[in-house]
Amino acid sequence: MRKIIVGSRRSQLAMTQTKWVIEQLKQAGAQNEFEIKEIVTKGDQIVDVQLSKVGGKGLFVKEIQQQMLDGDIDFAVHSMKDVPAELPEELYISCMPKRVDARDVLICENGYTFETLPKGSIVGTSSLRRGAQILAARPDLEIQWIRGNIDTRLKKLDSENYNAILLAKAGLERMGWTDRVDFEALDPDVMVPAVGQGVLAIESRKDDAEVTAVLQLLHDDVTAKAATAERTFLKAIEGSCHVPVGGYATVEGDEVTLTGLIASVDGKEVLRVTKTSTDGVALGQDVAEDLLGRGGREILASVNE
Ligand SMILES: NCc1[nH]cc(CCC(=O)O)c1CC(=O)O
Repeated sequence: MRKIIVGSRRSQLAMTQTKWVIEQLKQAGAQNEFEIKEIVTKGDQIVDVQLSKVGGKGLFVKEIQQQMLDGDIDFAVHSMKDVPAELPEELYISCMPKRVDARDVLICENGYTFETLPKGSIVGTSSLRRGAQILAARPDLEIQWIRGNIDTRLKKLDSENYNAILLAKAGLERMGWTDRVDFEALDPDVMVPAVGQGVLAIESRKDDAEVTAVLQLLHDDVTAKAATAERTFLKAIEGSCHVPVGGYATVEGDEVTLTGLIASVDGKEVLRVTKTSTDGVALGQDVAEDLLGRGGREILASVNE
């Protein structure tokens, strides 16, 4: 039985996710031996700069993809949110396990909530999407950039002058920290999640039939349907992390409902569209075109200047 080499970033979240996937594969009946190979990516080495200014999402993924192309690793577990729209020709997302909660959470000091946070409170986030939507709902708050992994951000809430921070619930859940902090999950109507948030994307080589078969044990079609609609939307608006963009799809029966959002960085302009279709790809394109036609193109152009 072949030993499968799994590439993982060294961050606590990445390692936890990778170990979780291996455990789930074993429980689902995979007989293979698995070995984790740690990879330090450029994105992990940069800690003090706003991520969107230094190359964005691709930073976490490129070196891992190269090792996969070279045959040094067989698959890798990514947060779907960090996976760029285009993958190398030889690779694909062969497995998406069942999605966890896609919502963003607000963690406030002193028992405050999103409603009761005093005027002028400082909210830490490194996401333009989160910042814009917070300002749209609460223009009296102040956004300050915060970087570092989840643990670092939680510590900064205590040690620095942030009054609240925003995180993905999925990250907290996967780390097993939902009991450690008081958080408030924000309704997707108030805070449209990032495309792919809460979804794990397992990437592998297209020509590796054995690994593909093993990974199928963990694949969830409903998750894939939602993620496909969201990612089609993102690709169609050519969204990057330089612009506040959100996309969130839910699936009921064979119908997918997708909400897309484009906003200005200051939250003064927020465009949001929700549509339903049985064809997730057509839906992603439709929502994107609709938003672009209704002023989204102008917002993107002004943000990209
Ligand atoms: N931006 C970093 C990142 N990438 C994936 C997650 C965890 C959530 C997920 O899997 O979608 C996080 C942390 C966060 O945004 O709070």
